[in-house]
Amino acid sequence: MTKTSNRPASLDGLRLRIDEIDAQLHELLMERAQISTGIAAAKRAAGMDGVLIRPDREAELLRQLVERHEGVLPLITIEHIWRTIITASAQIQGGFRLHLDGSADLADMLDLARLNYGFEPEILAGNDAADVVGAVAASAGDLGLVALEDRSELPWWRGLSADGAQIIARLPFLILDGRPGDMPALVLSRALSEDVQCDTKVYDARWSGVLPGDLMSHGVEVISFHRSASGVDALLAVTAELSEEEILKACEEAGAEPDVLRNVGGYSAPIDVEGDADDDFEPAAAEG
Ligand SMILES: O=C(O)C(=O)C[C@]1(C(=O)O)C=C[C@@H](O)C=C1
Repeated sequence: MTKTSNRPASLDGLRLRIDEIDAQLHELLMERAQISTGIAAAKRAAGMDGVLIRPDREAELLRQLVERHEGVLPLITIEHIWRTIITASAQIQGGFRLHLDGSADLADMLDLARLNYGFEPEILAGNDAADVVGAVAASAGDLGLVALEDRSELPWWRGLSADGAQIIARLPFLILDGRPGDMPALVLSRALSEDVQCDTKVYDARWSGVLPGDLMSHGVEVISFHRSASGVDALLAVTAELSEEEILKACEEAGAEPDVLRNVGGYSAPIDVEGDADDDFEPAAAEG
């Protein structure tokens, strides 16, 4: 080792290197945006219209980033930068507006919206989740953000349908301790223009009686539920590999017998980056 090699790099030298890197990043971002116009043209040539986003592709891009990531830059920064880049690409392809669930905490909702979709999309506030479902269903290609509460005051998901609004993503996508923008939420849109490969399907399920405590151990996650005099409305998340028949069987084994089981969308399962997420949902405790 020479004497000079221990000296810290000069400030001027480091700033020159940052200038070079910024120029490369800028060039590449402009090139990426240009490619988005080609993607839009290819989609239109293939007859695709309406909702042009591909949540499964977005999930795959983020998964690759998580796998490659190392060093001092916080992963949340990478997630935010790429979500903003992807949204910019979607805006170039035709764009969308964001309808927010006004019944949720506004600051949390805005954090989630801006972290995942940047500042480009126009934001519109609905009164509640049902309003968001209606606004998305009536739009050409807008997205809706609905807060996901264990116990919901309204079974808003009854309004989801194959020809209206459906669930296309679950947020936050990266599960990280102490992350900002961590309010659990679902993303809604009209039917996507391409078949997406989601690993998790979501169902509107209804039955009379109570909510059994151990659906999770039968492979059925209750992501939200509503109790009424006539029984339980539940929003269930299940691996896409299970058929409806198998889901009904799993529910039955846990002590629930749905008389309604309707697919209302799906999503790519969030990535538990630190691998210690507590996903043991305990509805019995939540029933109070
Ligand atoms: O791959 C696509 O279909 C794109 O539109 C590109 C892109 C991206 O910027 O990477 C943008 C929006 C989609 O939701 C997914 C990915």
